[in-house]
Amino acid sequence: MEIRDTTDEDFGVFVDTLYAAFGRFPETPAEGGGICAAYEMDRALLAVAPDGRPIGTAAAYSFELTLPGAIIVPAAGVTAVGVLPTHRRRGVLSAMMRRMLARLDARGEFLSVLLASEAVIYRRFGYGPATTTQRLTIPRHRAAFAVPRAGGAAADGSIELLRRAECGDLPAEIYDRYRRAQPGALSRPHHWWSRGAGQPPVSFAPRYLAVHRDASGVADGYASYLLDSGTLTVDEVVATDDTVFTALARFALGHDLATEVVFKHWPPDHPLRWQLADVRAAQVQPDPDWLWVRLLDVPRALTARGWFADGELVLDVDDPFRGERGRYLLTVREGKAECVPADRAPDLTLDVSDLGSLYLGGVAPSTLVRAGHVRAHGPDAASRADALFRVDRAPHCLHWF
Ligand SMILES: CC(=O)SCCNC(=O)CCNC(=O)[C@H](O)C(C)(C)COP(=O)(O)OP(=O)(O)OC[C@H]1O[C@@H](n2cnc3c(N)ncnc32)[C@H](O)[C@@H]1OP(=O)(O)O
Repeated sequence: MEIRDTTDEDFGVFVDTLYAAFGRFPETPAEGGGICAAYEMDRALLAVAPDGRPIGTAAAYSFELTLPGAIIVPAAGVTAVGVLPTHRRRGVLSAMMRRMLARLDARGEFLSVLLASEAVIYRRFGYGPATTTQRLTIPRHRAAFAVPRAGGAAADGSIELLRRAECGDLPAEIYDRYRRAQPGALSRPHHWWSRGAGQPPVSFAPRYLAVHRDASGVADGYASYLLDSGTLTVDEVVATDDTVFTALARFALGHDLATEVVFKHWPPDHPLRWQLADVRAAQVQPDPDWLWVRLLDVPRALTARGWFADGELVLDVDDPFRGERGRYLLTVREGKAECVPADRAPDLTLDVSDLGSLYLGGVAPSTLVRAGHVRAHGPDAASRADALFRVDRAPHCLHWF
């Protein structure tokens, strides 16, 4: 078997092989069907059998990821992974991942992300689940808002109703402002929107967009939705300001003819449950993993992130897939981290995939210690690690790829 880089000429065979791995046809109508239009064929791989037939695919997108502290860094989004059902469990994916990580190293990338089709595949390659999301279902007759006991501010402004097809660059611009402030969020490059590559509202699937404008008329949030058989499904609410977010949620929950409103992607730390008069009104369906993170260069990744408490920790990081092990002294002073090789006794011993889970602040180190995955040396090591890794805002990723 050979793993080779692809060019634009391979697009057809790449897509055919990938769809065969998923047991589908490119023609199958699917709301996310246009995703192929965003492939970067100079970053993709094909696995080829000795007889020349393609048997596996993998690709990477050039994203930006927002880190804690609203710091924006490049991140390679690994995607389009598939091996033909006739050639599975013979190491084809392992060989492609080895090549993919070497390609990312060669480009100087220090972070990779992905969304996993199955949760048991990617930890062995050093990825850890780093963000969660949730689906909320709220019967409209139970959606009354409580009177805010401390007053609470409401958004000034108005809501305009547009169709996806007539929005122009508006959703892309609003999304871009939002993702720059939201840890865990990915960029949506312009060609994703222009080619409809992704799920609604990025795709061209018919949708209404409730666009919020502030008092001076500047668009500062949207909710993308469709009402079908009494269910109003909201693909996403995007806003940088909490009051705008609430105004858009109220708009959806107040829609006549909807018996229930489904918010497909609700940030787990959002206060909506507290805003409703009936705290039991929302049925919550958690999605335990969304974005998976892999650190390719531990010191670069740890120094890139924003930090919110001073302290120091010695981390012993095992990267079995790459046969590497490193011990690092992480020192944070006034929000800036230094990370250098160390020979002191470690505070934590952990797998690089667990460091990926901790990186955006979506889980506390002590939780992984209690789970038996991270080893804390000394009685206060876990609580010192919790204090150091703590973030000001829970990570959340809306983007599907
Ligand atoms: C980011 C994305 O694109 S997510 C999309 C992933 N693709 C899919 O889900 C499409 C359908 N599935 C497939 O195409 C294949 O089963 C793949 C790509 C998931 C795995 O490809 P394979 O070539 O079979 O993987 P490979 O043989 O390298 O397996 C490596 C190890 O992972 C394990 N593994 C791989 N896939 C799975 C799985 N789905 N479930 C459980 N274990 C798995 C193997 O058992 C093996 O373990 P071992 O090292 O202990 O023996």
